[in-house]
Amino acid sequence: MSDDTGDVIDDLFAVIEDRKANLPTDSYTTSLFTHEKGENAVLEKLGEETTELILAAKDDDREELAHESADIVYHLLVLLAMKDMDVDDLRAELAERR
Ligand SMILES: N=c1c2ncn([C@@H]3O[C@H](COP(=O)(O)OP(=O)(O)OP(=O)(O)O)[C@@H](O)[C@H]3O)c2ncn1[C@@H]1O[C@H](COP(=O)(O)O)[C@@H](O)[C@H]1O
Repeated sequence: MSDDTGDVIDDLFAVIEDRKANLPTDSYTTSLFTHEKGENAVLEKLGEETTELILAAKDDDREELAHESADIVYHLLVLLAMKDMDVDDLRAELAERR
């Protein structure tokens, strides 16, 4: 794996936290934080992306599987930020299971 993917999740979470703090316009992430549906907007997205992930898996479409996995991880990180959680909470939970 190349070095530029090493901290991609930390970097993405930092961008999400920045969007949450500053709410710039023309930002999809901002639109999730300010959506009239509240957290339901991101929850619905997670549901849709999970369905798409399942279909990609059933089709054995590895490229689509990677695409939908990335969509899910992004929306999951937005949800964690909405709940004032940190990506380290996810890491800690996974580490405890080792
Ligand atoms: N990783 C993501 C990311 N993943 C998914 N999405 C958005 O999530 C939405 C997914 O909804 P849809 O499934 O309806 O969109 P779609 O393109 O039809 O997707 P598929 O049906 O193909 O799965 C799209 O609008 C995507 O642009 C993302 N939007 C932003 N990011 C990251 O967040 C950063 C900040 O983005 P902004 O907040 O927009 O500046 C970006 O630089 C990226 O690094």
